[in-house]
Amino acid sequence: MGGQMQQSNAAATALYDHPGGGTLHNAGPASDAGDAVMARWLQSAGLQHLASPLASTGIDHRLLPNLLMQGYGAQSAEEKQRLFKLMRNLNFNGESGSEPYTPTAQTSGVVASEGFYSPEFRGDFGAGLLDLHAMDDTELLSEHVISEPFEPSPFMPGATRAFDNDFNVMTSRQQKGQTEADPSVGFLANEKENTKENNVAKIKVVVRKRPLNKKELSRKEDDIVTVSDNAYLTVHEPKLKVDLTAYVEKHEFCFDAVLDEHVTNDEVYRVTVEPIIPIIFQRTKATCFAYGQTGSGKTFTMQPLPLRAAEDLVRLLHQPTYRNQRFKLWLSYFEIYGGKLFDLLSDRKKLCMREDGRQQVCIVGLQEFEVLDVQIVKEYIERGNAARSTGSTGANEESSRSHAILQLVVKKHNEIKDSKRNNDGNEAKGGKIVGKISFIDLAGSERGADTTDNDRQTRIEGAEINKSLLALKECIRALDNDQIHIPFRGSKLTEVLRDSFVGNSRTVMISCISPNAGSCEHTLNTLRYADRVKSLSKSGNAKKDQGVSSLPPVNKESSSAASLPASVDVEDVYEQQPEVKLADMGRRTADKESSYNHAADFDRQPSSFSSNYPFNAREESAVAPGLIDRERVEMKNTFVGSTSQKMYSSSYSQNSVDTEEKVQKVSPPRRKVPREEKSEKLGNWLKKEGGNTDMPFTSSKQQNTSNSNINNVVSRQYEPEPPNDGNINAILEEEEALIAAHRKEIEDTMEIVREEMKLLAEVDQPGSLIDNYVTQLSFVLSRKAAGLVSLQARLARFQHRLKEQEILSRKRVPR
Ligand SMILES: Nc1ncnc2c1ncn2[C@@H]1O[C@H](COP(=O)(O)OP(=O)(O)OP(=O)(O)O)[C@@H](O)[C@H]1O
Repeated sequence: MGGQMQQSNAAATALYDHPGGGTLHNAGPASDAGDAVMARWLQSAGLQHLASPLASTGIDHRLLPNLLMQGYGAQSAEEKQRLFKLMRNLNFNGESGSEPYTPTAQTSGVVASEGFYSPEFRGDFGAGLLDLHAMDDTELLSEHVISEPFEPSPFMPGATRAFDNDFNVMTSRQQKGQTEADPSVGFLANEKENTKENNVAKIKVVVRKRPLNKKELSRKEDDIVTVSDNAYLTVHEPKLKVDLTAYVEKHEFCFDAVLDEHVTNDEVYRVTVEPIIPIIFQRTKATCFAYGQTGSGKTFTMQPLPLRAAEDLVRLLHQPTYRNQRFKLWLSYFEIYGGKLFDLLSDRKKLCMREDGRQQVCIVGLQEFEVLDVQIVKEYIERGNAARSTGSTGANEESSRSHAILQLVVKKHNEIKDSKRNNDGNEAKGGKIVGKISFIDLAGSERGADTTDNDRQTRIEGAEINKSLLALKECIRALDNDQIHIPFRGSKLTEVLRDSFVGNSRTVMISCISPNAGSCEHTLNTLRYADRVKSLSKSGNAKKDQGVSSLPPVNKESSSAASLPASVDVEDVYEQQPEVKLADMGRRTADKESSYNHAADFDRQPSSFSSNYPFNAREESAVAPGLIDRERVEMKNTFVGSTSQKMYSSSYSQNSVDTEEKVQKVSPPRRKVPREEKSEKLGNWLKKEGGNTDMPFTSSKQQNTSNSNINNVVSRQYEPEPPNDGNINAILEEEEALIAAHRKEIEDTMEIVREEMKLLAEVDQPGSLIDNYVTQLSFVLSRKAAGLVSLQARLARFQHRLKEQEILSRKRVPR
């Protein structure tokens, strides 16, 4: 400390000698008062040892930056951070009420015009320390920060701009490289970076329309979905009046982004996940999920996303700031099937979910793999996909029956604590979670209602899926309303995602829709669900109020995950899960799994897809002759940056005069539905088996959403709960209990058998007492019988419950 004081005095001396030759401030009452305030500020920042010399020289806070000069004042990294934090408060937040600071000749070497601090300082502290407002003093990372020669900082204006609008579409990934190399960094850019986090919408709802597939084309099905301005979507629902007159009902929707059939998976990534990647390093827990009916393209959409995300995360991890802080990326992949968790990367091992004392969800036994290179991620995703529960549906030969969750977690590892090697030579588990992103490929949304032709097992599956989708929506609702209580216990899915719903979270929902007329009802249900989720989003409302598409033109400065976020701080949470180094294991499986079915999806390019899904340019109409005199209209697709041909029937509005008048101008989700009508609809829905997985009611949201909160409240009254939710819950619980009881029974039986063997051994001994033997055997057998009877009773009860459930299901579904 003595040495430090000496240096502080040196700083004071330096500061005292103003370039102009005099002191900066006259000593006097005012300056005394200022000194006292200054001293208090420094004291509050734990820098009182810097205060005394300053006070004696009548220095004011404007010269604080000088203390950052090498050799003066604050010496340790921690001190510099504290000082910086203080200065930021004083100079940038206007708390001091002082005039803006004008660099003097003396300080000009230190204060960059934009950046404020020297490269040397930036090199020391890098990205991790910039958002000091967001950090407690206890989170300062001084000990771990290794001083390095100045590295070109990633906080260049270009990189910052990339996030001004998180829907920006990056046209060239090379741009990232260019921006990364740009050393013309401004420290103030970090201010933008800090606010950038808030620019990424908390909830984003994106719709993706897939092209017509071969089957639909061969059936000459119509494409009834048109997309415009990358944000608007119209479903042209073919309908028949009672007098069999055909007409088309138009349903219009507006979302944060609508991606048509020409949009590639790459572009999907840029619109949805890429903007979130940098803020993963800012304690963000992000969730990206796909929703939609079976065969609508959820898996196709979701599968490439983790790979791309891993690519960007790994690239960021290689930035010196994170490398120096021992940040690592971990991957896990599991599924929720029938309310149970299975590890997709560990032979479908059944997993348990527990909460630790800090209410952190911990999936016991889940294997995590360190991601050292991106190629291995692909292999693991393929391996996990192959292990997923799938089955065949009418719409999709390989339909997902489970929710698959792939998590990429950035952890900060402490060298001493976490680098112990375990027996396998793998790095031991541990590390503080910095942020994570979960990718969820949900089971087909219509499964809850898809019960007519299915057995009980499928119905239970469907109801479970139904329940989790509703629970998910509830959590998103609560999340967006900043509610303290998030109903994550509503389902296993939301329970697992619990930590994605608290704190700094981001949610992206990609609603996948099929364009064919036959899927119209499901498509509308999916869009209504998405509409409901969107209406929960404050940002969504704000966007809608502006009434313009949120998508910028394609050539706008692209969004880039290349820039590093401003702040890095870590949660004080340790996960204690087994982790295996990916490099050690991943390669071994690569060859074996190269033939997995989903592998092709990764590399499928839109061009190859187009050949599978030729453009539907048919002239005939399935609705009514002459009704759909389809014209292929050139529509400018600003999103993909080219003019793309789309199946859009201008004749819907122009050529079908006799039918047009019958078309509802306002789609159900957008009109105000009278209370009675809603009740009626709800009643009708409840009569159906399981309703529909999608929001089965007509949204009460109006075009003008300024009072959307009120609407939310109103519509919530009518929001149906899954009708057989309680039953399903109870059945799942009883099932668990039965299996547990059976296990216990086996253990007890084995114990009893051991006792019987002992009895036999004793009775065989010469001179043994037969009375003893008889009494004890009688006792043991009674226990054995009681155990069996109890298990049988439980089994009978469960069988009864299953029967009941089946009867109920049959009643609900008129066959
Ligand atoms: N946008 C798209 N471009 C090209 N092909 C697509 C697109 N969307 C879906 N497909 C193809 O459609 C088929 C069904 O897609 P996918 O398996 O992703 O549906 P899903 O919604 O995951 O279904 P399920 O819920 O039954 O699992 C796949 O063969 C897939 O390759």
